Amino acid sequence: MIHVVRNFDLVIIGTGSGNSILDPRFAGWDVAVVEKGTFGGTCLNVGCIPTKMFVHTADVAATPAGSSRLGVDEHVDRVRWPDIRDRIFGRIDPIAAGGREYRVNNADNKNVTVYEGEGRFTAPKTLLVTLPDGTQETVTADKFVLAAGGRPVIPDVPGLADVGFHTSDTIMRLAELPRRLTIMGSGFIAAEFAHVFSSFGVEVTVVARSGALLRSEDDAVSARFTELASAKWDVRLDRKTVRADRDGDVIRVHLEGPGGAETVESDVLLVAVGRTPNSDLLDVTAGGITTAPSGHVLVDDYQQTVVDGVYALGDISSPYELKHVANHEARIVQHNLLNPNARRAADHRFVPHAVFTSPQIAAVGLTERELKAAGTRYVSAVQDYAGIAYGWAMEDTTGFVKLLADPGTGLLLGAHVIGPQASTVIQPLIQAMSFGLDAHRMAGGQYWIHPGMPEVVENALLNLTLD
Ligand SMILES: Cc1cc2nc3c(=O)[nH]c(=O)nc-3n(C[C@H](O)[C@H](O)[C@H](O)COP(=O)(O)OP(=O)(O)OC[C@H]3O[C@@H](n4cnc5c(N)ncnc54)[C@H](O)[C@@H]3O)c2cc1C
Ligand SMILES: NC(=O)c1ccc[n+]([C@@H]2O[C@H](COP(=O)([O-])OP(=O)(O)OC[C@H]3O[C@@H](n4cnc5c(N)ncnc54)[C@H](O)[C@@H]3O)[C@@H](O)[C@H]2O)c1
Repeated sequence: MIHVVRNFDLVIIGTGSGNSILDPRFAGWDVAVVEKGTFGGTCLNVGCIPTKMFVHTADVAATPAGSSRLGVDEHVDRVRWPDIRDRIFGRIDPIAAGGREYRVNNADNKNVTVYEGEGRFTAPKTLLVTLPDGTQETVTADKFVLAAGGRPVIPDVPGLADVGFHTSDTIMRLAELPRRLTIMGSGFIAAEFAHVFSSFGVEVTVVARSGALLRSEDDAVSARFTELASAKWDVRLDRKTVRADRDGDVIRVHLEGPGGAETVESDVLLVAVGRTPNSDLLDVTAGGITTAPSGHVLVDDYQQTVVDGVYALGDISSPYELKHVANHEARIVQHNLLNPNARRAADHRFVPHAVFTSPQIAAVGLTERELKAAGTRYVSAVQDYAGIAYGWAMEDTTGFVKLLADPGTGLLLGAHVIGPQASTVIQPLIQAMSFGLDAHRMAGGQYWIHPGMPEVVENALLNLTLD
């Protein structure tokens, strides 16, 4: 059989943020897009978007549990899991299918060839694509974009492979709601799915390797979240998972912890212990591309790898593993492909994140732990939601905003929020950091709507004692 080799101007691997690069300015380019999975990638199909649609639904389901302290007694009659699931994927799946249809068949994309298969480098700028029917073609190009993302890490626990566990890729499509769910892991995904499933009435056990949940947050936030989570879920800290097995419908996870050996039984097991970049499966080394020990493809300020003309973006190269970072990097790569003589650098100065659990968490900049380790001079201030009028309205007793600032300039070094709508409340602080607005000018130089939730930010800024 003849092995087809075809040369393009540009090859893009991955249709998450990579798919957003092509626009009418590339009409004169001969482009190949290679995608082995569902069009749209992680965020659309199995990440940000469906999880947040579940989280909002969970917030609604959890509301009655907190409303009686306001004098309103209400209860949840029923959680219709199939309807919840089908509403969400009934909306998402057609978007993914539409994205594919547009690239494959729309006249706008007559210069684009879509390879629905798995790519693997065999030499620099040479990609072998294996199609679902087993046939293989080689594509070459002067310019490549690696946007192949990452995948869940599966820890090496004896028996795990045989018990039938889920990852974030599969758990949202469960046929029915389990009675009991064990989550291995204590990061973003564990925190978000624990909230989703517990709000739907599932008994949730969280197994954490370390002594706190969301350990990479500022210590004050991680400690508060761990305390609140432990009151709602069965949280097992400092536990090593030594073995997993199945007894009929029951999955048993065997742990070792401070109290010795113990076993957790449940109907469904979710493994959420981090993600790893797909650089290995893409065999980027054969393409002459270098990686960090974490597996992330190494890029320069312009998102270019060590191979001239080969760019990378998003989870395959970014340790942030966040969609807004992947999108920013895609815009940078797009610009640099179109303007090779006036390239732009990516801006990773103030990358925020939010964890859509309950309560919500959001942060930007450095933690107090990082400032101490770096020996940076700083001041800090905390404002509880309980101390502002909207906090009284919500009867919130646990949320706060913590700010870290340079006492000399008043510039913010870090902002950490745990509480209602943290992902929204933090945005003016991200803006201040990005545009170099100091704390006192920010607090005093504008009106703050009274009695709005952002007053918690205004007061935190005013609480900072600057030189
Ligand atoms: C459960 C979950 C929730 C999340 N929630 C949020 C959130 O709320 N906010 C946020 O900012 N981020 C969130 N993220 C992270 C976010 O989804 C990612 O950072 C983002 O999707 C990365 O985009 P990407 O384009 O780099 O990769 P992806 O979107 O993963 O795209 C990579 C594509 O490449 C394809 N591919 C891989 N290897 C090959 C190959 N060899 N050949 C051909 N194709 C290949 C894959 O099939 C995939 O379609 C979440 C992630 C998860 C898992
Ligand atoms: N809201 C968001 O932006 C959002 C939501 C979900 C996921 N994400 C992205 O996806 C990435 C992956 O999420 P994640 O939650 O899988 O990873 P994570 O890196 O956030 O957390 C993984 C946690 O699992 C723990 N762990 C590792 N091995 C373990 C083991 N054997 N047993 C128990 N615990 C173990 C780690 O100590 C760590 O705390 C995140 O880092 C984030 O960038 C973002």
